[in-house]
Amino acid sequence: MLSMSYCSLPTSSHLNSKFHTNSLSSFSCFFPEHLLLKSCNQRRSGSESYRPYPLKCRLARVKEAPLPNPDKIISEPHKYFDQVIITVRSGDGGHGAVLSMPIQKAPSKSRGRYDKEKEKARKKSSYKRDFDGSIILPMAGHGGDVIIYADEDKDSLLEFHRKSRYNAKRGGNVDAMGVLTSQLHDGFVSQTLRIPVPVGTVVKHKRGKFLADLALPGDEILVARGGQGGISLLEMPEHRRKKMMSLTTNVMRDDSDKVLVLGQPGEEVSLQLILRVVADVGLVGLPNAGKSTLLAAITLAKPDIADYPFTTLMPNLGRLDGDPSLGAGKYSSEATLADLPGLIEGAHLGKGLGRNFLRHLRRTRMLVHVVDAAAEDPVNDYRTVKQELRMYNPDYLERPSIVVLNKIDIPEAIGRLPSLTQEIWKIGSRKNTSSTNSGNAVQSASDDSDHENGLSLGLPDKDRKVKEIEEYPCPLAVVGVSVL
Ligand SMILES: Nc1nc2c(ncn2[C@@H]2O[C@H](COP(=O)(O)OP(=O)(O)OP(=O)(O)O)[C@@H](O)[C@H]2O)c(=O)[nH]1
Repeated sequence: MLSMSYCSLPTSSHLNSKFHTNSLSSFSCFFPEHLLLKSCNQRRSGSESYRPYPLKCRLARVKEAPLPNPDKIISEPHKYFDQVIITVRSGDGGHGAVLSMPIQKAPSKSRGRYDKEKEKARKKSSYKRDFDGSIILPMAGHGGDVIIYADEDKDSLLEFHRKSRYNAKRGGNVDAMGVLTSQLHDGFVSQTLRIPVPVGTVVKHKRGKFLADLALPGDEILVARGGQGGISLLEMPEHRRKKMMSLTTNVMRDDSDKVLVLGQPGEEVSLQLILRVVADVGLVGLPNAGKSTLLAAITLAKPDIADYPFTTLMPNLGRLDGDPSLGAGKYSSEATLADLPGLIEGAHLGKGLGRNFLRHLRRTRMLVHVVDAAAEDPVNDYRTVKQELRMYNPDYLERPSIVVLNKIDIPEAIGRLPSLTQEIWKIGSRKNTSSTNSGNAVQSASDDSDHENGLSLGLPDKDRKVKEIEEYPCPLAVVGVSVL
């Protein structure tokens, strides 16, 4: 590609710095004279005439962007909706107050003794008192705690990418003008900040310490405790202090006691939220295989469906209510299905959208492989997905599975359905097919990181790959369907 620059009469050094390679040519251009004068900063009077001006420009080869290497594993530039770091801060405690006793007015001479004593008794009793008669001084409010809880209405962590900082409010101060009155109230206790997250969210400290797995609706964890509010103290002249201390313990002895009046600061923590969907069944397959369409057809879920790969960027969940007419034991009446974003070869290494979503299979008890029966090589597609699962976590292949050969309404697919079924049926061992690991599904899947490195080292050749996959249980069923 060739490019030329001539707008601001740059010097040759400027041009050299702008372009990447050696010069090829120079040009003569025509400019109105006043433009030349301006550009050369020479002011001359005279009529506006045109004359040729030799303008040295360089044509240069602009560096072209390197061609993408299809074999290179691309790092994941996405902001995943299922993993996020947030910072939360609980509220500081409010401040108490240093109070002094009200100045006693001199008794008016006109009042009788009875009135004075009555007034004194009223004042004395109007302060809040403890059971032992000591005066209770107002407390400042506690700062707001921060709690993270699992909410069924939430289905992604997307909003935390938009807002990643959450602060609870500070506790209220004791609202006082410095004098003890009967009207004083405690500072308000700040409300707990409750942050809803999808069911299935794992909460960890940013540095890695596991805090909670919010696997059930309503599960919650206190992640930051609000600061304690300060207390109030009575300030007394030294000669009256002793007498007053018999009435209340909250008498300020010296200046260092003022620290007690100040509220405690709240805590600030950085947390990692990781969403692992809670689903009984995971729909897996290559992009565009029809997973979302299948989910939409059998449940009330409304996933995005489009004729291009990676329409699904976030696992979609659907609830299968079952068919009670089939009788107990034949068909579980309740199951949650998760449609995972399409896997591609290299997904376990981070290619496509893969690895981050593979973790969503951790909690599933069964896998449904959705295979596009009209694709060029559906059997190979099925193997590719199995291989990716094996590389990420071989336990996934131990789980019971069903293969759905989709799109059999397409003529090429319906013709080869019997042979495809046979071929897929052959992949996998018949031993222990029914002895499902479903109960171990959650426990057996060790930490994601266990499978990110070691297992993927030294990619096996194709033969070995096939052999290894065949050692795992074969599918419980292979069915041909047309979701449309
Ligand atoms: N002819 C036919 N087309 C289908 C069938 N099922 C799905 N499709 C089409 O296949 C395309 C891809 O379907 P999706 O459900 O988005 O595929 P997906 O596997 O969820 O794709 P990703 O989101 O990339 O993982 C859509 O255009 C669907 O209309 C089917 O049974 N027959």
